[in-house]
Amino acid sequence: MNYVSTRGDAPALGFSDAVLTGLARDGGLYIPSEWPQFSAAEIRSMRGLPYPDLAIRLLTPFLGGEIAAPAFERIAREAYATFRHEAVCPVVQTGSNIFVLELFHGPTLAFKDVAMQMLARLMDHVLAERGQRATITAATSGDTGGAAIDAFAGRDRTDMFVLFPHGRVSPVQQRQMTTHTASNVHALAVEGNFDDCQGLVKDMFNDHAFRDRVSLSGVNSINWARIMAQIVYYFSSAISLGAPDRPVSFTVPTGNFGDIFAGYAAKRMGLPIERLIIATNDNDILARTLATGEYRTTGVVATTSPSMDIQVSSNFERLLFEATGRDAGAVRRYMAGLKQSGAFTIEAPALEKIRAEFDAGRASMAETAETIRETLKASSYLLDPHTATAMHVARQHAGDVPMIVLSTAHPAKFPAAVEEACGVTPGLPAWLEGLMEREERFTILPSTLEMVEDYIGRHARAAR
Ligand SMILES: Cc1ncc(COP(=O)(O)O)c(C=O)c1O
Ligand SMILES: N[C@@H](CCOP(=O)(O)O)C(=O)O
Repeated sequence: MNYVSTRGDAPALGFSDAVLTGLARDGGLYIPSEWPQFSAAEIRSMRGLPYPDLAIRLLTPFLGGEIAAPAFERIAREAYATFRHEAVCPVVQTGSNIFVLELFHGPTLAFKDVAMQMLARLMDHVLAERGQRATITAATSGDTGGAAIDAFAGRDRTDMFVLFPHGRVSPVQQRQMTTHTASNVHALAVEGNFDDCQGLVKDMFNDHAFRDRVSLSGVNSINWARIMAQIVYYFSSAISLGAPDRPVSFTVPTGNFGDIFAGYAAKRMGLPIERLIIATNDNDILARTLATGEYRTTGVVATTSPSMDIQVSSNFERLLFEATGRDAGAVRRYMAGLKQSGAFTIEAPALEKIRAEFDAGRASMAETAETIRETLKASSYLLDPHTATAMHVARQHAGDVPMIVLSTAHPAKFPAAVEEACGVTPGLPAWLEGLMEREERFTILPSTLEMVEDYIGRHARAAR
């Protein structure tokens, strides 16, 4: 198993190099050269497996033999032992044929923990085997940063630099990033929005001299291992509802397109998924793209689901690669258009392929609040605002096939928005008690590559 760049101008890599490399040197994203296949009989035989065992079974083909089986088994078991629910990612029914896949039982209460706890251990393992260090960056609209800091804090081989948009994350999200005491983590409040932070991370990767000097790596969903780990819960939830003998659909609250791309990958691997439904908030670039074929960025607007306040949706590039029949030239043209004019138009055959798998819908802030209120009243179930955007969209697509809504965050991460919607203030779980009183430690930086590289260059232990 090799990994190829969506832009076709970077060398194909094995699994360990792809994980350490993050963004390909040509600016593209790594994707497996082929999709591992699981037959219906094989999927049936996965029923009843504990979550770590399912992860081991599904993900081993992606490793290309590079991580020894006992090491990967240890990594998977340790990663999911950090979750506070025995099932790791349980499924709860909240309506007629509507189910919620709870992805928020990890240490930082967001779905990012599912992949990040595995990725940190994988990276540590590879770096230790090679006797290397790495400088890790992450851009965050709120959740990736906290999950990355929790997973990497105190790890000796890595320094972690998280770029978050100053004043645009929830107070709980901010404190999860700024109150850690480990000396290898750095929270950087960038004067800009999430797209600016993600742009800075990509610019650092594209500055090859800097990238090599600090041994740069990234743990956003540009990193293949993030997507890979997220594939598992599509299988676990679908199997729990009868797959492969009963197909299911998924609605996914979407920003950077990583989570739903993992669903697409699960389908390519043999999981019978009827529809994949993209749910957006007012930052609805993906819903507009599916409707018109034109991917056009507009300004980011702040919403009550801040983690989805994204316009440049990084992983859409992986889908374009797939939909064009893996035509790296076409992807390069689209991405050049995006860079030059903030827009590109998807050609008809590729658009048709995308529409054959995906639907999309949007929830305004008022619709999101109404969904929180109404779900609490009808089902005694409290949604966070991100999950509520997806629930709103899911209901418009509900039918005979079970609909699984991905619940990407615990409501306690967004208490103000939840309280305003329904009058209930969700409290933090016991292990996060006192979070809001802890001392904060972060550095405010302007949104310039020069200043961010200067800061990282001075603080990264891997810098040469
Ligand atoms: C709570 C929450 N929901 C949904 C999303 C969107 O996920 P993705 O960026 O993988 O599309 C994010 C951020 O990524 C998030 O933090
Ligand atoms: N919503 C994310 C944005 C970054 O997404 P990623 O999946 O590419 O890391 C966040 O909460 O930071």
